[in-house]
Amino acid sequence: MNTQIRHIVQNMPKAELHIHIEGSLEPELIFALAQRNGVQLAYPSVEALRAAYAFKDLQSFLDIYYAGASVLLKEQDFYDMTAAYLARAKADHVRHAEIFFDPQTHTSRGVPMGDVINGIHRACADSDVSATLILCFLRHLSEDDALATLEAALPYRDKFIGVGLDSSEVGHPPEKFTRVFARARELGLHLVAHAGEEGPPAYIWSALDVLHVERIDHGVRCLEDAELTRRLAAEKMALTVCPLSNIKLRVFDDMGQHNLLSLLDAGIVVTINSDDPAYFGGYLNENYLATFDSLPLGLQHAHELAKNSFAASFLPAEQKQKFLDEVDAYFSAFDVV
Ligand code: HPA
Ligand SMILES: [Zn+2]
Repeated sequence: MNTQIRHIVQNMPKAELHIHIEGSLEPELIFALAQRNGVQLAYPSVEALRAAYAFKDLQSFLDIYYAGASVLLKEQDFYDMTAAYLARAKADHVRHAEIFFDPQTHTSRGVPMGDVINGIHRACADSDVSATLILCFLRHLSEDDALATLEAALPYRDKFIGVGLDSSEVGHPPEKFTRVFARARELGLHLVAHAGEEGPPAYIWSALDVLHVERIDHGVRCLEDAELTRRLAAEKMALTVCPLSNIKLRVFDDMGQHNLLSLLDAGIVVTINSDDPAYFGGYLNENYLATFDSLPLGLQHAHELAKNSFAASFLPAEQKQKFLDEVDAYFSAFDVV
């Protein structure tokens, strides 16, 4: 990639739509919080913990990710984690972030729901990056657990804008969560779900037709199904693609094999995101740069990806348009339409 494109991609205004806040917990902060809270970790040092970040699939990552999250106990811990992410995102010219959080990971350890949501939300309110929250259900747990979690979060309904579905995908299809997504829909919440990361295209179909989601998280396996691919493009159903995550979790062998350009060529609204940046080797700009380094992407693609990131957001129309105009103004200096 030439240095001009590199500079343009780094500095362009962008949104991040797929970031698990617990996946932004850096080893240094994990150790600091462990010490502050008197939590014993299974690793003797930051280096030993980081050395364990060699994953063979989604589950091998999730095991370490949940262990890392065990140091989060107090409202201030959630604040500190979120503030650190937003400061890092700002450096990557992120203007807006829609942040996932996994309350069941914390409430199951006895952390009050209010401490989780208030801590994360207070950091968002204090940041000059626009940020909203999406509550994710852990799909390896039961639907009843998800329903109870949603009810427990209702006193804080004004502090999150949607619900999502994450954790171990294969064996836990979207339709397992039909009732809880119907309830969230009644409550006027936005709906998203991880589908087609490790799971088959059938999971993307059921996320659309049974859960009625408005975006698909990952979704990269859609290309195995031509009818599904055409549908996603026709409906402008955005995919929140996470390139470095896909390489670290071996969804693709290397970045040169990633299907992101094929997805764009198929007319799909693709966005680039970091997923779990502390675990996968890079925040948002590193995801863009790794992708642009390995695939034949140019300025037009950079412009399209920046626009997609805001277009696919759940921002109110006026705010969305303001950011889209900012993207166009930025690119107008480079002769790209
Ligand atoms: O990429 C992911 N997939 C599923 N669950 C997750 N939880 C954090 N990151 C992920
Ligand atoms: Zn994810």
